[in-house]
Amino acid sequence: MAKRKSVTLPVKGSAPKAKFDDDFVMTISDSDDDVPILDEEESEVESEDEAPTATSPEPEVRGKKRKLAEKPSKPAKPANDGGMDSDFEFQTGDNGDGVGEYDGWGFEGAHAAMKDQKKGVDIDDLIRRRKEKQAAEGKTEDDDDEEEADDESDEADAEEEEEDEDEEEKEEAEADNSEEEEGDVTFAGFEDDDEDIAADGFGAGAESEEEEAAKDSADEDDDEDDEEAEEDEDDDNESVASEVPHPDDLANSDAESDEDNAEEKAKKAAFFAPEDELVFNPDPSASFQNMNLSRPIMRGIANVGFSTPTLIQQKAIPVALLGKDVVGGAQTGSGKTAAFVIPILERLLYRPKKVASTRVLILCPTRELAIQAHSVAVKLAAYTDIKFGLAVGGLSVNVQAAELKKRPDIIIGTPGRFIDHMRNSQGFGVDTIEIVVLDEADRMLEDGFADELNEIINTIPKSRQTMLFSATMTDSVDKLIRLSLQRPVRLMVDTKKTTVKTLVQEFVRIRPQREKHKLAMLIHICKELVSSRCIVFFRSKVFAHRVRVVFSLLGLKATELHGSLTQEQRVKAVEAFRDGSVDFLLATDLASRGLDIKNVDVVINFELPQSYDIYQHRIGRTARAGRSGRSITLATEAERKIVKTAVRNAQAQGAKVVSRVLDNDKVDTLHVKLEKLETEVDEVLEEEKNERHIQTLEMQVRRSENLMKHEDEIRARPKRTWFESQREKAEAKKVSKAELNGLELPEKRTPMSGKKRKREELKEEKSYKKTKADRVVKAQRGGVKAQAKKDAKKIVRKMEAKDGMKKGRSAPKKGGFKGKPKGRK
Ligand SMILES: Nc1ncnc2c1ncn2[C@@H]1O[C@H](COP(=O)(O)OP(=O)(O)OP(=O)(O)O)[C@@H](O)[C@H]1O
Repeated sequence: MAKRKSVTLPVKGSAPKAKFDDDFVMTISDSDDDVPILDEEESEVESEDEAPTATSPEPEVRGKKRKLAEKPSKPAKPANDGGMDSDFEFQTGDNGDGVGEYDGWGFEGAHAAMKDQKKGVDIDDLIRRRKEKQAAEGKTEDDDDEEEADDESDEADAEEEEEDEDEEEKEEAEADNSEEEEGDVTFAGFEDDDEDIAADGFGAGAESEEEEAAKDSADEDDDEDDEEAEEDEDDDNESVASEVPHPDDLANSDAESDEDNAEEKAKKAAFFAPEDELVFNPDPSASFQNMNLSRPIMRGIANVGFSTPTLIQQKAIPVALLGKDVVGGAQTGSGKTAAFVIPILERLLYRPKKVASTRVLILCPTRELAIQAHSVAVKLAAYTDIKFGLAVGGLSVNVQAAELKKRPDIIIGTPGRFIDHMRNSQGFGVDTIEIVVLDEADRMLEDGFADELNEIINTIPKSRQTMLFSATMTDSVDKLIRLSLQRPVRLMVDTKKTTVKTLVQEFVRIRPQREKHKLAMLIHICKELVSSRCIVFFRSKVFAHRVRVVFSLLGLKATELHGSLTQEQRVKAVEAFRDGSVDFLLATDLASRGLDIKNVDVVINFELPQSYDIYQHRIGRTARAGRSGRSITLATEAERKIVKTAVRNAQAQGAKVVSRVLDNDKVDTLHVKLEKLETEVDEVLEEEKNERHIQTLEMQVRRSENLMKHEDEIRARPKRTWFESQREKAEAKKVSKAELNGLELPEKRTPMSGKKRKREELKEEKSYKKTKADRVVKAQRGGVKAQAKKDAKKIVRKMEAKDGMKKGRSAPKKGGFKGKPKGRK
């Protein structure tokens, strides 16, 4: 294992900063081998002559990219604090390979491990089939209107029927608590109110009398809301809809003071590398060329169209090249990924190559982020022989295990799956890891990830380089201490809770009595103000899914991204949004961090998140890499605090904040339309639920057959072990959600002893409820194969019959996710 020692930088030419020369921390064992450059024929680039090198800084400019390159670029002004200069321009350009500005990161890396994964139900397809069926049955929209008219005249009957059904559902729900699928749907209500949305911005002026009156009437709904908040705590929600102040907000209080007290200052002085060494003067003429990067890396940088390093890259690359630990913070979209990938690649060029070994681990909090970082790194390393592996949950373990067995140089993954491989994948070891990066490190340092992170950190070698990056990076010593950092270098660029200047933040103030019109407001915005390239954030995945059905029924091209989807659906959703085949991505906070999708014009917050930090990450999905963008936030009175913080911070840096007023008449018309659509949404959700059941059964049958076929081989495999019991895992998940949503954290768990864990595992095994498919397997094992197949077919037939019955019902059971949607009277 490599030891930390002072040697000279193992790159071509001189070290980037003389003062660090004697301070190089060696972690990657260097080699005398020549730096390999991939054969041009192997690379994606057609002509070597046109490829830029470290010595060809002025690439040929072509086509539409000429405009970009011709635009006179202002040199970045030096700023004393090293903060993001407001005039800093990202420069991208044709790199001479004809590649030009890079078009965005694909998710190709995930495809290999996506085969044989659970498919999930395609909502658009389901709605298309419904429409075709309706057309075949001669049912038109006019018929629907007639039906609606009939419905209205039969309102009393219907209401009675609904009540009966609700009772029925309530009983069902009580009977089966394990299947909590209650939606926290706040569909439009019937309240009549004429009040206009205020034109004034948030925080301006005292509440009017009307507002006070409205508040009183809103209070009547409180009991109902409390009930709903409790229901939200089921596993179906990544987040909750209750308005609870986030601990961060409480801690920061109104003054939002970042100033440390004396004790914290002293701690930081002892913990971080001395500040005076780190005085950083952004260099207006900074370029990748004078960072002494090797030719293959320069070609990789050109390959993705970067021509000037961003400020965080200017700061981080030289320091990271020295092998130092780094705690880095810079605004969303400011190029942090390349800030750690580039120096890692450069250092890896000089690794010994005789024996393949994994030297770098990059951990991300979400699967999508890991897949994206993988894609960025692979593209930057296009002209090197550096190999990559993915260790990401939701994708095929076996495909990944085969990849990791080859000991790729860099593994990029999520903590849970990485631990799984660490424990269970044969031929894969972590004792050669020399560099660890935590992307979105503040999130990774939260309690929800604590056990997983400890497990990893305690298993990999202590002597390593550790780098932490986030737009909302903490420099709290207490939080960082457990990572055993070695005098880390703190590199912060514009970390004073600012968002980028090119982002216009709009707020739509929603008065209490208009809150039930929120969905109509969203649809109005999406139909009239934003036509495409828009991400809408929700707190609840159940609601995000319901809105997805509404969008589809209204002909708005949308897809969704949240934790209830299969990984294949998640990857496809991002790809569909990325390639423009859908206009709207309806997401939970799963998508709030790190996702880098080119040309996202607008981010809409259907609700505000619980902390200003998460708000920053969410709106940071637009206005990236120097582009402009807009966020539109539907904000209720209860969410005033974050709005105030956002306005104050934006104004402090001269960014634009706008109060948007919506056309009430249009919103009201839409609200009525949405009311009428509600039954159909319920029907679609019910059909989807049935299809999902059938899919699950089919999958179980397939699994049983597979088990039968390969029983000997499967039995011969070593049993997989887990570092957490299911109960511990569920608890960690709860904590993680609470942190994301600002709930009070459950009490800290004490780790289980080995014996206790064994007992837990045994209990879990015993309490495992046998499924119908298990019985099928048992029957098969007993040698009654034919009977088993019959049973399996019977199950599927039964499900189909049930499905058919439900489809044929005139008034289906409401609520695909069980229970009465909110707002229905
Ligand atoms: N030097 C550069 N020149 C031009 N574009 C760049 C440069 N560095 C990065 N970019 C582009 O900037 C965008 C944002 O980069 P990246 O995703 O690394 O940002 P980030 O700081 O990690 O953001 P977040 O905090 O949201 O995760 C990417 O599309 C990337 O291609």
